[in-house]
Amino acid sequence: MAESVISLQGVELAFGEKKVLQGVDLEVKKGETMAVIGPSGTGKSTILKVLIGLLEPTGGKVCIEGQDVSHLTEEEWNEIRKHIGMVFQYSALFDFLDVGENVAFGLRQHFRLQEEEIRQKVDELLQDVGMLDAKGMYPVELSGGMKKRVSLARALAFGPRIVLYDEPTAGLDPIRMMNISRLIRKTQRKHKVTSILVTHDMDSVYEAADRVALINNGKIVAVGTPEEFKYSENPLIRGFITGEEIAGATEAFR
Ligand SMILES: Nc1ncnc2c1ncn2[C@@H]1O[C@H](COP(=O)(O)OP(=O)(O)OP(=O)(O)O)[C@@H](O)[C@H]1O
Repeated sequence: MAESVISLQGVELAFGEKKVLQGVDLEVKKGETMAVIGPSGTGKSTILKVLIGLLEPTGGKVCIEGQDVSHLTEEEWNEIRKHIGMVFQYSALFDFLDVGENVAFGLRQHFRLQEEEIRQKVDELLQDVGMLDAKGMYPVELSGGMKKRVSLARALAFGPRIVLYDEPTAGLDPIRMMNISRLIRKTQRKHKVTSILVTHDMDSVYEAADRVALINNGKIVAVGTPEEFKYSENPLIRGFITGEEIAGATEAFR
């Protein structure tokens, strides 16, 4: 079996009295895209924050590429983060930089490259996400889908081995949603990255994910392939993906 690149074992996280993660177990294999779905407020984004060292677990163990990262210093995290690209829900581009400079930013931070090398690399990344024509535009001039494409190019600029997506299709129309989902799949194949895709969008799960985990009340309650989820009779899974009132599920999701 392929090795786990991301491993969470019994991970707990509390904000004061509020226990958000209550023993999360999740293994993501090398080169795999794992979708994490579940009702709002159940801890999906919190898992991503733990995986980039923005939040420290209050219990359990988190490993990235075999290294225990549960309690690292900021300096140690800075090393780990060099291998992790993050695509945020709200794209988080710098408004004062044009598209090309937004993508170049990460390159300038991580590598000592000649300007010509930066230009070539930026062009290649923008070409990959279909945004080369928009290189000189500013974020304010871009649609939501375009911003997410640029955000992905920027996340890939320093050659991450892991990419974390936090609701990358939120707020887009169905066509743009599908385009971003395809781009996530293309990124996985071309760059051989291991990914976690936090989403509410089942079409994106079917298009881009190899496996999917359902979180509820701070715990992973089911893991399977998108196909298995699609045809599952598990009331928790069906209740979530169809939105139907299914006995046992509605109560559980309350
Ligand atoms: N810094 C914080 N301080 C206190 N509570 C927090 C903090 N960050 C998140 N929470 C709480 O933790 C819970 C989980 O939040 P999280 O953002 O992980 O949920 P989510 O599953 O990603 O939700 P959504 O699907 O709506 O984005 C929520 O109830 C939220 O209010």
